[in-house]
Amino acid sequence: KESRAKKFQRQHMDPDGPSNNSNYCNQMMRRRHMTEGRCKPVNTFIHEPLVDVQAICLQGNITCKNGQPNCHKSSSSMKITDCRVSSGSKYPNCAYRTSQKERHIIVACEGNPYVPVHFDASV
Ligand SMILES: Nc1ncnc2c1ncn2[C@@H]1O[C@H](C(=O)NS(=O)(=O)C[C@H]2[C@@H](O)[C@H](n3ccc(=O)[nH]c3=O)O[C@@H]2CO)[C@@H](O)[C@H]1O
Repeated sequence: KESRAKKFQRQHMDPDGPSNNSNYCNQMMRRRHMTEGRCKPVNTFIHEPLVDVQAICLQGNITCKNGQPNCHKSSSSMKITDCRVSSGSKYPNCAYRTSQKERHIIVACEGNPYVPVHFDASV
């Protein structure tokens, strides 16, 4: 069974990216298994070293979208790519818009070791 930490990495980590091509999301959403059963509507990939993303959990606590107090915001902005289903997208041919950004990111952390398990938002 995939751990929540591993699931976060599968869904959100891509240190070697971003490739600035408009097909990045179409490829990566399939490759990371987020187009099975349905097209995941929104997904962000983070183009920073895993250790830097794990270090976000050491930042002060902030409230997550779901009201839990275990979210943390990155102290610096990070290179990310937002993938959002495009209007013409029809399962199983999931089609995405690829947007490269630099944003502070907010993740939820859990467990021992206390590591990212959920992507909450970018600001
Ligand atoms: N505080 C917590 N502490 C611990 N766990 C917590 C906590 N909160 C939720 N989980 C858990 O996480 C799991 C999960 O998949 N949550 S999810 O909201 O659907 C993820 C969103 C995100 O993947 C994506 N998104 C969204 C915006 C964006 O900019 N970029 C972007 O990628 O869209 C998804 C839907 O919004 C679920 O098991 C839930 O129980």
